[in-house]
Amino acid sequence: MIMSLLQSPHVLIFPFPVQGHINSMLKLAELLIHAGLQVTFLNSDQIHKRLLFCTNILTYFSQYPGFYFDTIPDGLPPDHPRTGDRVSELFNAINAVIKPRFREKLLTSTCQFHHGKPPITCIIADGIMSFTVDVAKEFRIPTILFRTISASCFWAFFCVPKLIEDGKLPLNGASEMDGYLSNVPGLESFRIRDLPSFCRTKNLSDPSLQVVVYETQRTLGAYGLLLNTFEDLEEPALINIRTHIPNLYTVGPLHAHLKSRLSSSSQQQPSSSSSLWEEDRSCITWLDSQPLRSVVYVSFGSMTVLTKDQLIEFWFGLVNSQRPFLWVIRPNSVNTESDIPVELLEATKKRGYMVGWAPQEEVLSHPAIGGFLTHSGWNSTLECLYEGVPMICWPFYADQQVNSRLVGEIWKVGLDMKDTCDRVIVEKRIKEVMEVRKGEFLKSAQRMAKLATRSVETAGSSYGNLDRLIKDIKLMSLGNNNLVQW
Ligand SMILES: O=c1ccn([C@@H]2O[C@H](COP(=O)(O)OP(=O)(O)O[C@H]3O[C@H](CO)[C@@H](O)[C@H](O)[C@H]3O)[C@@H](O)[C@H]2O)c(=O)[nH]1
Ligand SMILES: C[C@H]1CC[C@@H]2C(C(=O)O)=CO[C@@H](O)[C@@H]21
Repeated sequence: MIMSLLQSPHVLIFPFPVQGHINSMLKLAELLIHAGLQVTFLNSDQIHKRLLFCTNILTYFSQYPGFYFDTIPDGLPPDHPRTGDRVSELFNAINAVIKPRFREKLLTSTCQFHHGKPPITCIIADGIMSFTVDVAKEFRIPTILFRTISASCFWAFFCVPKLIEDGKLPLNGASEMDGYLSNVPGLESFRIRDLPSFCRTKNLSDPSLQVVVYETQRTLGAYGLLLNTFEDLEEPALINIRTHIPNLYTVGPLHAHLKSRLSSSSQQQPSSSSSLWEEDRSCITWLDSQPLRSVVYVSFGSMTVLTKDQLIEFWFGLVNSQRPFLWVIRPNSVNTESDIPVELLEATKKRGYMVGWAPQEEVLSHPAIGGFLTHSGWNSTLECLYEGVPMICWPFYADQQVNSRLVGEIWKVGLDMKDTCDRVIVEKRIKEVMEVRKGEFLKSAQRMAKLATRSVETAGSSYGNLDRLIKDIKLMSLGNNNLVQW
């Protein structure tokens, strides 16, 4: 009643423009619109074009009055690969182009009913773009930062200044990689090797390290922090983060949370895909013909680039393991042309299936899947965990080195194969997960899956935290920003 006399809550959601960030932030957007808030989802031009080409996103979201897409240039040429090895170019473009454009955008979006939309009352921006907090403050709009990585990786970034102070970083030589971080609360079971890849530098002025550490510290200036995780999953990191950032919303796994809320409402339609590549659904038909829990699913996400040697080592390892496999090889994800040995091609015809991009959530929930050889991106980790499927982890970069340690050492739902993809080791690890230690991994994976499911059900922690987030956003629109200190 009071609300209708004042401003109706309208949230601007602004993801960093890459697949792994779009996916979780769009799930969050749908959860908020489903709860009756208005939402504008701000994409880069390039991402938006690709979504329009590969998905039915516009038709799907047209069911929600009050949901809007908006776009902004990211400053890179359309054919830039935006892969992990060139992420610093994306950081630079964001500073040079997105930041000033974002300010212009807010100038109009805060106006009363610009293009028929109500003014923005809250911003949920990607935690790697903390400039949004400063710009929004000029317009007196509270900003919640959503960091799309694990709480453990966020905490590791937060601890980098302490690691430098303690002389653990910079790394002096390879021999230090296996030293434990026993003095860092919350990271006692981690080695230097398990820190985010950006920490593997001898140069503390390395721009990528500087960006991630700076962005993490800047979270302190936001209204709150949102993480795609759940309380039972990363308790040690969450306890430590809360000592610095008390207003923390853990609302994940978001893909499962959305499923849970949609299925308990009248809406039965599954959510829209947000893939930036066309999903090849023929792999589901192929999976239908495979025995129960027999297939190794292989995907290295949207930003990994393999060398020819790595490709061949993985391929031999898979073929020699004698298991059926479904492998996503993203277009342009191998950085040289490769002559593939005939024996690999022959074996793949018999036991393998390859696609350029798969409907991954559906693949992971398929009964034929027995294990996931993954790069340990955070979305892939959560999606797999939720399905109770054991993992073999080969982290490529960024937060993935942390996530694979969680899988192998903390949750014990698979094996961490970081820093090697030698064919003999790949074969051995696959056999361990799919055969030798299958029962053990399956048991712990299914236990974690239950916890994940519980967290997004009515009485679960993530469910409760999302309700609190929605309540806080509604209070903001009443101009009550001081209710939570900001
Ligand atoms: O064939 C495929 C392969 C992947 N996916 C989806 O694409 C997403 C991939 O995300 P993620 O597993 O997180 O990996 P990246 O694409 O590499 O994501 C980036 O963003 C993540 C969130 O910040 C980080 O954890 C990663 O390290 C970073 O590389 C997931 O939702 C998958 O379901 C598909 O739909 N089809
Ligand atoms: C593009 C990558 C560099 C930093 C981002 C990130 C983060 O720390 O938020 C983790 O992995 C990648 O998704 C992002």
